[in-house]
Amino acid sequence: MHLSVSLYFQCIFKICSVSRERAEGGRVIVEVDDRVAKVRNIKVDSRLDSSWDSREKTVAFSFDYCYWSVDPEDPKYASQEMVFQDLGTSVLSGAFKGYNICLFAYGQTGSGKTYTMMGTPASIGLTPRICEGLFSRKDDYTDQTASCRVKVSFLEIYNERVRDLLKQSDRKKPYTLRVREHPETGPYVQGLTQHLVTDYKQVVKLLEEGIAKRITAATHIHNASSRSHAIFTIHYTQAILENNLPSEIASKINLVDLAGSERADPSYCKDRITEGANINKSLVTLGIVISTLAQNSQMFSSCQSINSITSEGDSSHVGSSPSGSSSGTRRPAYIPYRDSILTWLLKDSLGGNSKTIMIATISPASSSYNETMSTLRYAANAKNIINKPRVNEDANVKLIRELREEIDRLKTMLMSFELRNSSPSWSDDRDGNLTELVLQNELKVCMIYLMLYLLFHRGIALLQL
Ligand SMILES: Nc1ncnc2c1ncn2[C@@H]1O[C@H](COP(=O)(O)OP(=O)(O)OP(=O)(O)O)[C@@H](O)[C@H]1O
Repeated sequence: MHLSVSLYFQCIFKICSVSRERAEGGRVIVEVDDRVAKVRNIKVDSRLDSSWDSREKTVAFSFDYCYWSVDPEDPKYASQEMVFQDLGTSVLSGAFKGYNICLFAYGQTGSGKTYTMMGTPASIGLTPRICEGLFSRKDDYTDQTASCRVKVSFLEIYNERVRDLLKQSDRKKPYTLRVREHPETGPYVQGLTQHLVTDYKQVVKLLEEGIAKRITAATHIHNASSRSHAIFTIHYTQAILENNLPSEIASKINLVDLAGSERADPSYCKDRITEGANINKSLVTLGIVISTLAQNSQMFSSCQSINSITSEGDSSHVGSSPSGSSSGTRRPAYIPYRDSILTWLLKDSLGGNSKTIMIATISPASSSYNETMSTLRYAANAKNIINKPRVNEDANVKLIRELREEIDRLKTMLMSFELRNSSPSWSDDRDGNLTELVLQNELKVCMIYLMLYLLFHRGIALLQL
């Protein structure tokens, strides 16, 4: 089975607790073979001679990682530590380099999303482990750090409204936070509190506070089911010295525990049905956003390969894009981020400046066959997304680099004029102009250096507050 790994959008597959199905005598229909998950198609009866039935008996899906996390006695068992070693450390190294990161868990209700993202007191999950890693930073990630600042926020989206999980809410008006969009930095929640933390214990306290406030309710499948999507955000800023130049790099880490996907059940009370409808609405929108992004990414990569072929001189391939239309006439499809609060807030994480990891959780029991197949198709779609993360570097440092490049360019031009010197009167004029430009740029660089030096020392003082 060919393993396809998408750029900066990793898909992870995790099979979690099976206790309920075991109690009901359910059959296990999923198995993991390295990075491939195989699901037995229960619609094809394996006992009969089904040569007349063309459907596959097993359906295989490949992922970046597959974990079997059902029974701790099993030799294949993937512990929380193992999952952290694979995923958590890559989140940390990305954050230390200044990338935005998003890690989100998607799956059927009761399939282990909260267990994976938050964990239990006896077996802590990815979110607290990642926070611990930020504070016990090892030198092997990078050795240029001067100082860093960590701020966290924690929100939930319940019935399409945003609530701050780290703020005492007014009981009469608890869901009043609005989502807005900044033209450069993207969507944000107006009025969401950010908490400066200086050690791991402070993060754990805030995490516990937020988790306790999150809305849960009993469903048929899970008696403490999360009824909201929770987003824990870490703003990690580092003041660094890059080539003796003071700079700042900032990373935003979104750790998302989604509410469980579940089929509507008319026997639930009105509140539960409304919740379910809103959960499904945002998960359906997420699915549409993911598949549109995947389509656009595929179109982009096929256009790129066409361009590279044509630039190599093989014009016979022009216009041979998958749909048969010319690459020049195809436009990326519209992505309906704003159709749900969840997709709007995760806009950059899903299709922009972010390294994103989706963890798809399932139960391996036959009773969950439909939900399992739907989760796997969802994740298989997400695998085709190509994001474009970039290091969030300081704008002043970028400006200095550009000015330096400009100075080098002008100096080279100056030298070539001096060498040629064919028409003295004309070249003297140009020479004078170029020398003036070089001097002006050098002066600008000196001033920015001075400004940065002052800012940096003020910044360090602020970071240490
Ligand atoms: N790998 C695992 N090992 C041990 N216990 C697990 C594992 N996965 C899940 N559980 C347990 O199963 C129960 C359901 O898991 P969890 O709350 O994580 O599900 P969920 O997907 O977040 O559900 P929902 O969407 O309804 O909130 C919890 O009691 C959890 O501790």
